[in-house]
Amino acid sequence: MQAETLEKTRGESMRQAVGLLKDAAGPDRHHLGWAVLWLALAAGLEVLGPLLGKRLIDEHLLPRALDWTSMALLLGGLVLTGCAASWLRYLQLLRLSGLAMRSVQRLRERVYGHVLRLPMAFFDRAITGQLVSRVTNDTEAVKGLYIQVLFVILDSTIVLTGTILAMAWLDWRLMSLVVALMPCVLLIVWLYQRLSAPAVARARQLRSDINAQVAESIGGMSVLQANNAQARFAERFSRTNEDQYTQRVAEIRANAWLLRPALDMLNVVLLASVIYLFGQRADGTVLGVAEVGVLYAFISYIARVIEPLIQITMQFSQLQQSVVATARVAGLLDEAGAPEHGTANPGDEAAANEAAPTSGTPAIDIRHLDFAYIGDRNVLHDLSLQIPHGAFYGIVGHTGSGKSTLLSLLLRYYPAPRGSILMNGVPLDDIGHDAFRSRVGLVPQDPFLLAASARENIDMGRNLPLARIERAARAAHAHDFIMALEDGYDTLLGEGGSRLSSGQKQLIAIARALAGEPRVLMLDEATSRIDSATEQVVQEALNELRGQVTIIAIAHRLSTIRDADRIVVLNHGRIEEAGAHDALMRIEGGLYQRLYLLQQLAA
Ligand SMILES: Nc1ncnc2c1ncn2[C@@H]1O[C@H](COP(=O)(O)OP(=O)(O)OP(=O)(O)O)[C@@H](O)[C@H]1O
Repeated sequence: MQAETLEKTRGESMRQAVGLLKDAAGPDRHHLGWAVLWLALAAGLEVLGPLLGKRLIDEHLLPRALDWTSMALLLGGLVLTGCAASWLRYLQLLRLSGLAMRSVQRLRERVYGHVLRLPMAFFDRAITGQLVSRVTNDTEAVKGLYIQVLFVILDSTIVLTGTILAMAWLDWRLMSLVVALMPCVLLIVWLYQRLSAPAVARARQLRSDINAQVAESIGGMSVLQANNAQARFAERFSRTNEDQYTQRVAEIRANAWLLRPALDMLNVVLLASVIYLFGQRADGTVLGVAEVGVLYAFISYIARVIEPLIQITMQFSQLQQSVVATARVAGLLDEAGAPEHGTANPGDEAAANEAAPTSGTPAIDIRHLDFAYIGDRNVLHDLSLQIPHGAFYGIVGHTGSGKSTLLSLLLRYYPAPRGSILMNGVPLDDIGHDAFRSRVGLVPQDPFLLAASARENIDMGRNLPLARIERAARAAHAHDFIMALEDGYDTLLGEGGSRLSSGQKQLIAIARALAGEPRVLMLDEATSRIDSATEQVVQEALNELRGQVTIIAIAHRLSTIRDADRIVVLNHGRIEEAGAHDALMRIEGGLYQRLYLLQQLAA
């Protein structure tokens, strides 16, 4: 039963891989036909060569029938078939490589594009290293499927069949001897794979461990150095590295001790057997009159039998690995993308203006919102809240009270129950993607800066005019420090904005959000990493936006939202208190009062 399931999975993977290959080949598919044709012709010519040699020896050299014209023709034919076969192989490789590379390029773009559209819930369980590997290494496996696997198998099969047919035509008894010894080649290669497979698999695993360790230590370098953990990390790395070396050596040993010597030995046995039988035949005792040309042709053919057999057998394990990698890519492509929004009536006039402010309706209307990440374990319970246009709302609460979850739902990172959140009276689900993203801006806790210029970091690929970028930077109080940089807006900020202070990074992130001219601005603990002076700058920036932009700010530092029109206090996913700072401070023993006093004490 289990084996049956396994077979089904393998069959399924194979179907997925072939489907993906066909899609990836796309408009270049006709090159595949040409490549197969060149390949078949080249293999045919390679089989023809020894036959011409045989005629030259048997009909001219041995009987000393020196007919120079036909000898020159045969010799020329021999050289020409060799050259033509090489030329055709070159053409075939060129077409095939081009096709394979373009397929990888197309597939990689498709996979990356798909990853960009996946819902945030997917990234909760995704492992970054694995995802990177899907987009880079696994897509590369498609190339392997074309070049290393499918064509090597096809090539070897054509050469092998042609060679056996030619041998049968020349002398079926000698051919039978060669064919009888062929299973030995399969046995040797099979044994080699059995012996080397564990080492190959382990070496692969260790290589990805090495990648993961390097990525982890570079990502956490500051923590690593602060804890003086360099020696421990170096030691762990060298252990993994040493293990990988040992496994690679085991694999090479299996090749050097078993595969090559055994195959060479078999080659010698085959040659000796053919020569022995041939010798008998030369005596006239077994096979009658000898033809030295047949011996020449057979010796040429023996190499052409063994090599394709090795290739075919070896490629099968490669095929399996490539199919598995391709199936992993297909699996990723099967992940459902983020839900389409607002596509019900694409031509609808209202859809174009969806979420545009209308007097009377709140900017954000949350109605009896319940939400659970997993099953029925709600993290938000019956939350109702109306936020008017242009208001500044603060959201506070203990760790784990549900602040970020609420923000994620408002940002549509996770789907809220239909109708539980409305923006300007329109359910969130009905607002088209572009309209929604252009109306909502986010300043995250981690500003996430690109290794690019200040301008590019604010623009974020939207091709905004410089005037708008500058306006946003001024509104975010970032303009002055940007201008003080050596190249102003064109100054490169370094990886992750390493040239800027935490506060400056945060101001760039605010400028980025404002450059989109949002109607709703959400801040997710945007002041948690900055000093009080920068916090004041942020506060000033927010105050200047009041009335024009609806602001929803999550803040652990209560001073950031002290001046908010209304502060919503969450407790275990419920609204515990709501009101302006002064009103909340008047609630004796209230949650906000306690939080605020605690922070005052700590300051
Ligand atoms: N992606 C997720 N998958 C499952 N559970 C989650 C996920 N994110 C948050 N939770 C759970 O939801 C609850 C609310 O978490 P949330 O991050 O919204 O709290 P928070 O108030 O923003 O906390 P903090 O102030 O520490 O950021 C927590 O119990 C948390 O464990």
